[in-house]
Amino acid sequence: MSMIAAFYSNKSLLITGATGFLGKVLMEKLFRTSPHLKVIYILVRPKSGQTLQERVFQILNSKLFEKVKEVCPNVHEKIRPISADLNQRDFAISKEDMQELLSCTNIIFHCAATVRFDAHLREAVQLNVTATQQLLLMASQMPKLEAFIHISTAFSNCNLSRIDEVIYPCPVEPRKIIDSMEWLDDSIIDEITPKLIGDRPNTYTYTKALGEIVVQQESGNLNVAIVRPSIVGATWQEPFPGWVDNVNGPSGLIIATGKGFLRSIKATPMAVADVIPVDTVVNLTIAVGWYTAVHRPKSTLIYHSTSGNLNPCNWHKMGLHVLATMEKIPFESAFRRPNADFTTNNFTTQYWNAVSHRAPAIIYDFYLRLTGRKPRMLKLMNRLLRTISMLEYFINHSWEWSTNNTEMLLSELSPEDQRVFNFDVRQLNWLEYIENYVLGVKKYLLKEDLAGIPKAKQHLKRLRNIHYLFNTALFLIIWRLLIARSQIARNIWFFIVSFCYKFISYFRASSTLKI
Ligand SMILES: CCCCCCCCCCCCCCCCCCCCCCCC(=O)SCCNC(=O)CCNC(=O)[C@H](O)C(C)(C)COP(=O)(O)OP(=O)(O)OC[C@H]1O[C@@H](n2cnc3c(N)ncnc32)[C@H](O)[C@@H]1OP(=O)(O)O
Ligand SMILES: NC(=O)C1=CN([C@@H]2O[C@H](COP(=O)(O)OP(=O)(O)OC[C@H]3O[C@@H](n4cnc5c(N)ncnc54)[C@H](OP(=O)(O)O)[C@@H]3O)[C@@H](O)[C@H]2O)C=CC1
Repeated sequence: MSMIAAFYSNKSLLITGATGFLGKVLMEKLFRTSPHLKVIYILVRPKSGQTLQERVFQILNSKLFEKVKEVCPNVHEKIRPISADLNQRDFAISKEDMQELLSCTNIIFHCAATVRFDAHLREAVQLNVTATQQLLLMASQMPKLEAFIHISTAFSNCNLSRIDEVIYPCPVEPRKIIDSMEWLDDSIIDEITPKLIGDRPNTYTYTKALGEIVVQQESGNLNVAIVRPSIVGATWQEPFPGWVDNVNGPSGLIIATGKGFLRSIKATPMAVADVIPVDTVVNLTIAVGWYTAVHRPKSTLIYHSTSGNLNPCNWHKMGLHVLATMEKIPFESAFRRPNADFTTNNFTTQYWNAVSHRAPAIIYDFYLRLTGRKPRMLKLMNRLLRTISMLEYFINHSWEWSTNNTEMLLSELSPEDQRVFNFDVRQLNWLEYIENYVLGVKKYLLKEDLAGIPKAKQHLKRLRNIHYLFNTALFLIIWRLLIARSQIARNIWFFIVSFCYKFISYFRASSTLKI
């Protein structure tokens, strides 16, 4: 029997960000392995015209939860959505709900965050720092609370190249930042943002670092731990391989590559691609919840959920695996054939952006105009290139993360827990993982049917022929223009033609002799 699963039985858990990518997989695993847990409170905001109940219904009826419903048929009774907005004072939670949360919660998993790289500093501070501070305040009023687990990111200190499982200070105290956001207006915040984030690439990583300091400073007597995942990817094993439901991180790039929009990217091929499967992060998080509650470590422990130092894979290898899979399992209606060229400097990047991305988009838009349709490809391409430019930082740097606490925790687990809550990334086979990832993107994100693969292959063949035809035509046109204007080109042309003529005549003559 799994000790960890038994620990969660009869417990009341509170999860923020449960409707997000990581939160859903966390809930799924908790229900599947501990069907006797009492309740999971989730803080949810009504969104896109959906009520809380409709949002929960949608999650429970998704493919991700199919196995849970077999093990825990009354799962819908065990999820208690609480209307909350983490951007509001007291999270805009009703008095009755707050009372219930304060008196019943045993474990908190704080996953909610804004993960946008372009978030305005005020918005990022509000959700990633102030809301964390408020949640800790709430937690301090919970008499039954056993552990508070905060999800951060391995990139919160991406300004360093070697990162240990410790909290690093920031020049300006988080409390001062929180205060200043109350009275500074947007234009001043815009001006000071570059100075505050310093050598970090965006407000996201900066505010996640501040959030960690808040956890350390304001946790009082609580049992607190921080999990720091790197680039979270599709599921590796559970509940089934390849599940993913948003375009963040690698998933969007896989789509852009498979559909033939993105054919080259500025990347350091030998840099480590620190992708970590979402189920590995979730297994570690659940184990951390158990360990923190039961062993009550004296200080706040940080756990890195990364792959680079135990089972490294670089971008070059990842790109090859992705392309090889796309040969076997192509995406439907691709714009161009998938390709993955890595450029290493700004000049070649700009060149390929013009030749390989914008020029085909302009030609396609011209074709759309000719056929009476609205041009849209260049606009789409420009948006994609803007997105890529924001991700580039992470594909052009390498980091070394120590994983002592994560390895220590693995060694503390019973063999059964190591199996049920496997977070040993050394067992990951990258080729197999990426194959399932690409397949998962096709099935769960693009909602493409596997029956369409032969047609997709046919379409790629057609694109290849168009490519060859286009290149040949372009070559002939350029050559014709050159011949018309340059004596040297004419001389070369006559030399080639007479050479070919002599070559053919020689073979004709020698074959006649043999007869
Ligand atoms: C040719 C070379 C091919 C390369 C090799 C082959 C493939 C290799 C596969 C593996 C590649 C893996 C690359 C990984 C790159 C590493 C990046 C991630 C680094 C994360 C580090 C930190 C981790 C964390 O802690 S946080 C979680 C990660 N957070 C995010 O990823 C959020 C990033 N996104 C944003 O902040 C926004 O989306 C933004 C600002 C980029 C764009 O915002 P905007 O308001 O303009 O619009 P959106 O509506 O959000 O999206 C616009 C448009 O872009 C598409 N899109 C969004 N995200 C991605 C993406 N990651 N890749 C590609 N496309 C993306 C989105 O679908 C929209 O498309 P439309 O058609 O315009 O609707
Ligand atoms: N994905 C990744 O690559 C990585 C993620 N992480 C960390 O993991 C955690 C989860 O990330 P991930 O699941 O990918 O992110 P998602 O963007 O998928 O999920 C974010 C969650 O936060 C919720 N949320 C956002 N704003 C509010 C608000 N004002 N009130 C209530 N809830 C809100 C969202 O709710 P709603 O559905 O209503 O929008 C959603 O449930 C984050 O802390 C992130 O920093 C760390 C490293 C990498």
